[in-house]
Amino acid sequence: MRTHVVDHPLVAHKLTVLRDQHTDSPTFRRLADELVTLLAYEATREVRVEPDDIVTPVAPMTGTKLASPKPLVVPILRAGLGMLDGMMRLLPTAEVGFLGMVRNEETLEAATYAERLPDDLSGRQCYVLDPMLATGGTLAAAIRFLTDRGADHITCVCLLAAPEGCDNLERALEGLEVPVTVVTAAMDERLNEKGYIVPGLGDAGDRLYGVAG
Ligand SMILES: O=P(O)(O)OC[C@H]1O[C@H](OP(=O)(O)OP(=O)(O)O)[C@H](O)[C@@H]1O
Ligand SMILES: O=c1cc[nH]c(=O)[nH]1
Ligand SMILES: [Mg+2]
Repeated sequence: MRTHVVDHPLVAHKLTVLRDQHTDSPTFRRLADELVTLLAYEATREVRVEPDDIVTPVAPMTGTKLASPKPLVVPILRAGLGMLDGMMRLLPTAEVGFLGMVRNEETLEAATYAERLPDDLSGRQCYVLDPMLATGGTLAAAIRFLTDRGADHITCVCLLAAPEGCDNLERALEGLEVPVTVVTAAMDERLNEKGYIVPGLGDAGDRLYGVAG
């Protein structure tokens, strides 16, 4: 597994405002959207392309276009939904699949409550959107879902990651042949006793959409 922390002053600035406890939901949603578009630029560095013969007003040339099959973008509900528009801005022709996952806040185990993905993902590049890589349990389960169906290239786009979660994820993926990259805006210090990222930003889903029951 490769981890890429995007080091850019605009990312750092927007992330700081996002983290602030006084930032309200509308501002949080807008900043998450803007941050994802910046991260998406880095995350799509290895998107598959093929040659494209075109004619400009001056001369013929061979350019570049996205290869088929198109990439699949997979937001992890709920909080990953707040990253979808920002990602699709850079990959407007991508397809979208959905995974609904929730972490049990007592055991910290991830459970899947919804799934709407193509049955066959053979040869597909997948971009998984989840703002928080905390213990790594949610992303590990999501990646297994996709690779079990044939996905052969996975990039996870996160706003924040914890070192413990990255280690856990790396262990969970041992033996997997498929390349996995995590692109994140920051690697935070640690997890607290409740499995929250420190300093983090709190519960991403609640800050985007309100407190879940
Ligand atoms: O790395 P982990 O320890 O598995 O935790 C990370 C997960 O926790 C949060 O989701 P949550 O379960 O709060 O669901 P929500 O998006 O509906 O709020 C977050 O959005 C991640 O999906
Ligand atoms: O810090 C955390 C950890 C898990 N899920 C969140 O939303 N925030
Ligand atoms: Mg939540």
